[in-house]
Amino acid sequence: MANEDCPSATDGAIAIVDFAGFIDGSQRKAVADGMLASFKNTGFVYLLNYGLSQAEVDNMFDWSKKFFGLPEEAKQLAPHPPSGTHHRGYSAPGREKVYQLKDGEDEVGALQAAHRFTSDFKESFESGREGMPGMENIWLPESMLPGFREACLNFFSRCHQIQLTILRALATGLGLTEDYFTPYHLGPDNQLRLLHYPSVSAKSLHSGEATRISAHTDFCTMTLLFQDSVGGLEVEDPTCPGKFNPAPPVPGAVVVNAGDFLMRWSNDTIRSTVHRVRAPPSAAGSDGMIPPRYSIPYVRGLPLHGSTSGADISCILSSARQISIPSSNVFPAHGPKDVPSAMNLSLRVNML
Ligand SMILES: O=C(O)CCC(=O)C(=O)O
Ligand SMILES: [Fe+2]
Repeated sequence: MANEDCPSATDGAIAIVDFAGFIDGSQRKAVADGMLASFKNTGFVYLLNYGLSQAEVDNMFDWSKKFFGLPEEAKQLAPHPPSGTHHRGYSAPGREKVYQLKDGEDEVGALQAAHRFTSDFKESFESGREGMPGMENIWLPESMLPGFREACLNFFSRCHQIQLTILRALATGLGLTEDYFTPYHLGPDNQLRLLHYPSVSAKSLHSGEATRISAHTDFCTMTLLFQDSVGGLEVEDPTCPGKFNPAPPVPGAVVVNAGDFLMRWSNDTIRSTVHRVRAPPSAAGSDGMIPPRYSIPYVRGLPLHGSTSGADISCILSSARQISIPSSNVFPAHGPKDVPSAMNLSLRVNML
């Protein structure tokens, strides 16, 4: 649908790609091309038949609901550390604030600006692979929610395998050897986030007094995003900055969005698109309340250390702008001037 400010604006529809043909080998190239085209157009794709059954996804949502349904003092037995770099454990509502750095803004300015923003009205629990130095998991005592830890670890490892398959499809679409991305993604720098956005009044979401998650890009290779049926995810229109289109839940599909690393890697041909969570269209009940939303992002980054560290990220697509970034500049708030624009940084600030 065009609008007056952006005559070229689209309805932002995100392609739905049946991934079965890649997994069973019957249509590898066609599926890979379809997925890549969607990453280039919108930065997002819905994948059907991607390798997890609905029962497995529903089971993880059930565990998430059980966890967030515990009393606050119980959840606080697995507290997210104050450090902004140890992304594990439980963060209470209002604790985390997602803020997107503006062009040219340094981290100090961004932190000051972020503190003036409304905190995200959500609670989260983050976990990853066991035994990662500096990123140890923070679990509840097992007796408080028996089976929760095992469920998180199983789901995490299923997502890890699925994401490696998606990266193979991506390499196929880009005309690279199928395992091009694999060695960069065997490391442990990835994260399973359970998110719960409590019920909130439609009025406070519309007025900006409360926000679910504010506009940001993901600082990673890609995210698998499982969402429940409530809705509210919005993606910025590729042709009309500032215009957001709904990315409603599609039964049976996982949402996959490209992150900043993939945008950088592909020399900006794949988009790392700004997205946010607001009130879903016409979801308020007669009491004016928006129902709670649960979502599960599995965030796939790069190992920050080791032989295939982030220092190796250089554009893989031929272009006059092709460069390598020295390791000290891999994760700057904003890179040197000739670095493609993908190195946006979204801050996840933990408020104390
Ligand atoms: O809850 C959602 O659907 C969005 C979560 C998200 O964008 C994120 O955690 O980066
Ligand atoms: Fe995100």
